[in-house]
Amino acid sequence: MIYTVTLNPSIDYYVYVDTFQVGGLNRMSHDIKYPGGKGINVSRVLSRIGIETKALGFIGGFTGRFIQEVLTQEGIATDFVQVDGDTRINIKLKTAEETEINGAGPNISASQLQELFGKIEEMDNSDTLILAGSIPSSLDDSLYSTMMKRCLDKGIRVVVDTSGKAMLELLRYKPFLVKPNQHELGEFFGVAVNTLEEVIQYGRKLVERGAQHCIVSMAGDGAVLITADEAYVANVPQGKLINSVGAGDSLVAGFIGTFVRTGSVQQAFAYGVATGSATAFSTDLCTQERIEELLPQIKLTQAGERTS
Ligand SMILES: Nc1ncnc2c1ncn2[C@@H]1O[C@H](COP(=O)(O)OP(=O)(O)OP(=O)(O)O)[C@@H](O)[C@H]1O
Ligand SMILES: O=P(O)(O)OC[C@@]1(O)O[C@H](CO)[C@@H](O)[C@@H]1O
Repeated sequence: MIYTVTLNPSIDYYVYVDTFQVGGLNRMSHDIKYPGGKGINVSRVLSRIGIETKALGFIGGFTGRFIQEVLTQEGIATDFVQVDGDTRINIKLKTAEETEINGAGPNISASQLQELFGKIEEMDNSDTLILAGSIPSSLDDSLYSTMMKRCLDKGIRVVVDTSGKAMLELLRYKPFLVKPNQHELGEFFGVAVNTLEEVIQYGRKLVERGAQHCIVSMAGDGAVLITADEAYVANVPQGKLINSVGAGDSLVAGFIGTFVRTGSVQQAFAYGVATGSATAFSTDLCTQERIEELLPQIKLTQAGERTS
């Protein structure tokens, strides 16, 4: 089973305003609400490509009920821990540019956290656990480390997608996959990563520190896969960018879902990139049909041999 953990889910509230004026009264042309949070997005895409998944994490209040309701309608298994406050609402403001305002999220108590740990205790080495998204401020920054240590001991395959310097600390627990975008990769090391050579150079550092696979996503410029022995660069297909929110999560879902199905890292990478782009070219997350339409356009190129 592929489990996702979303510590701080959200309703993603898409607000479309034709001409946005700061300080003025703006009227929406239309609005849409989707269940959000990185792990939940991964589960929604896994389910769309026919891979069994269960979404874990914390939800609460009327917003939490909305998320539960949509996931149930979509046939996605869930086992959320209920919290007292309302799950956050993240605003995705669509004007000429895309602006995001993410909420802080409700408090999580020690006993609610223990309840989540109890669910991880029931997993075994046939399972994959995807830890994706920010850690809410009421929880310790080292929470993913604690979870990953337990997973390493139990032989659970872990994928981790989070930002911030704490990420480097997680690598010692040998995650199966890490997926920073180009900007986040630079942030880990306090540098700007601009060129493909720099992406490969810094991506390799994540692998040297313990990641088994590292995918660096570069939005419309494609993605790079780095393993201990190889590096591959993928292009992106032709299409019109509609919504980049969740594109990275879709890449993760496409990669891990295909790896579990085929055992091929290269096939998984190509499918992952097609999945990310299929979401970037859609209003909501992608469909399997759209992914498979785009897949033939993805070409992998092996990057140069290691020089050091
Ligand atoms: N403009 C685009 N055109 C084509 N494909 C895109 C575009 N933007 C994103 N993608 C696809 O989605 C993948 C992930 O995108 P990106 O690098 O923006 O991830 P991210 O920053 O983690 O996204 P998010 O946090 O919004 O989910 C890319 O590797 C690519 O396959
Ligand atoms: O605040 P976090 O946890 O870093 O990110 C949350 C979020 O922006 O990420 C997803 C897209 O990747 C959205 O569904 C959601 O609103």
